[in-house]
Amino acid sequence: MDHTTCLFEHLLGLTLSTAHAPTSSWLTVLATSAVLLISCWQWRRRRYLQLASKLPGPPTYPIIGNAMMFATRPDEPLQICSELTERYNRNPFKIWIFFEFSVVVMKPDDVEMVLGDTKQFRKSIQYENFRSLMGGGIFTSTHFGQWRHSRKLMTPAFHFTILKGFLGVFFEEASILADKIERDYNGESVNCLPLIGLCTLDTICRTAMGVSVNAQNGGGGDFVRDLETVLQIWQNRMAKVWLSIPFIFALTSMKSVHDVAAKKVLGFTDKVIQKKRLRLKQEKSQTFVESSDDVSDKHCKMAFLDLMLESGMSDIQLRDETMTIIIGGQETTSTELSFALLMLALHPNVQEKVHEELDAVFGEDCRTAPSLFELNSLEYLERVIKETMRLYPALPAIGRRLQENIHVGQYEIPAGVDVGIFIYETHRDPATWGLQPHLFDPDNFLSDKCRQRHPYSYFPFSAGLRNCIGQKYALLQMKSVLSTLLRRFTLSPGPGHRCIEDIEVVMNTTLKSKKGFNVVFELRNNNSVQSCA
Ligand code: HEM
Repeated sequence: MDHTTCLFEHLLGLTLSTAHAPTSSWLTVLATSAVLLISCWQWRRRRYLQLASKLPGPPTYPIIGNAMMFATRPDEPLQICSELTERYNRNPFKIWIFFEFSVVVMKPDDVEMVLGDTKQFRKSIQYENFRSLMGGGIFTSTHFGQWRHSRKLMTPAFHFTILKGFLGVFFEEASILADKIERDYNGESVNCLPLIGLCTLDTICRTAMGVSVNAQNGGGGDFVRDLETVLQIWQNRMAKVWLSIPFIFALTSMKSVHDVAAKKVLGFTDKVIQKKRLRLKQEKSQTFVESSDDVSDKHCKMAFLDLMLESGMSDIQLRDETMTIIIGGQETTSTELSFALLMLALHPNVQEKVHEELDAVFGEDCRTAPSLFELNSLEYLERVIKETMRLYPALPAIGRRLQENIHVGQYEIPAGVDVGIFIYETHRDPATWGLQPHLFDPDNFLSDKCRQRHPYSYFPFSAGLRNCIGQKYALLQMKSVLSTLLRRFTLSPGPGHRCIEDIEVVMNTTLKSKKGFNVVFELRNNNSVQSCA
């Protein structure tokens, strides 16, 4: 008997037994009505249930489906899905949460059926959490026309000519990070994620809003703290599936903490937008006088917000898109940078090649900002970054709510179902990446090898219509930060990891290493900042 039928009969059984209770007749009426209602509902969903019954999936409990599996291991949704991937031999499988099922796919052909289909534009229910800060911005948007309009307005802001103007900011912030490591941690082990997180936060605030929150030097105050609070609560809601139900979340104390923090973060962004609008107006009427209250970053005159300000977007749209860029561009890059440093620390032969490449491009100079040409010439470093994103994609899974039925392999999945695209496992498929797909090998990204692969076998920035708008930005920033650090330091692994097999991953807003990112930084050839000035 399939699990759907089990669920159905359990529901009926439960209600019927109540109906048999020797109580007054209104109870019988109530029970009979409930049976009828459930029967009608199940009858109307019969096609949905029939298609579900054909898909493999773990055994379910009545009513709650597979929710217990996630509730008992709240820190391990990724591990659970990886175990199921292996159990079902990389074929699509279903997961029941209460009365709805989702399907997880990871084979390149199956991924293509979803991401390659422009009709499957809508994101899955989990993205609703993000609306408290991103509103209807392009990451969360569910309305095709609105999304296309905003994406069209925003795309020119991510052109290379604009990104080139950010190189100075990328380098300045990376240098602050390198100075701090040299001053406070030279020769010591440090968990580099928090340090890098502040660096990417400063960078994204400067390039998105043109405002320096100065988090690396202890600035940013409420904005940084409140943003952190909201992200932490989002993470909690994602890990504990029941908290993603608004009614249940509203019963917890987390809801009010979340709402207060989110309101303050949005208030900060609103203020920046108002000041920028005023400044623009004054500049146009030539009445602008610089004041101490001026929010603009002197070194980043053309932030994304400045570019979007004249696009005709309303203040709410501007706020949604600015927050979308900040959230989309901060955690993701800090996660990938931290994994890249850990990979380099664990693979001295790879690190040596990176050093050779940097020395060939920059010589002994470690104080000058790299040009776009120099960053583009760092081909080996780029392969290191790509390989890091293969093994540790910052967003290990993404989701779509199907707008039309699709076929994946021998299965039909009905419209309305959420499909999880399990990037993490696509990137570790032995059919694509060989018998030891968990090993770190930047040569996986030699151009000959890339050409031979399925186009949907590697997509850390997603693929298709709703791919990452910030991917060029991210690659440039990551190259800038890694080259700045590696021009100055040699890395070795800190406590917790002696080899790649020691790394255990966990979902915490983005993918993270369970034991942290402990790395020992040592100045190269005993160079001090003074000697390489
Ligand atoms: C290594 C860093 C990054 C990774 C791994 C990454 C990954 C992704 C992925 C997988 C998606 C698709 C999400 C989905 O389909 O649900 C996405 C979308 C997006 N990303 Fe990134 N991202 C990175 C950096 C950035 C940066 C730096 C920015 C902005 C400056 C950014 C802005 C966005 C936006 C706005 C979207 C939504 C696009 C749309 O739906 O039209 N990302 N990113």
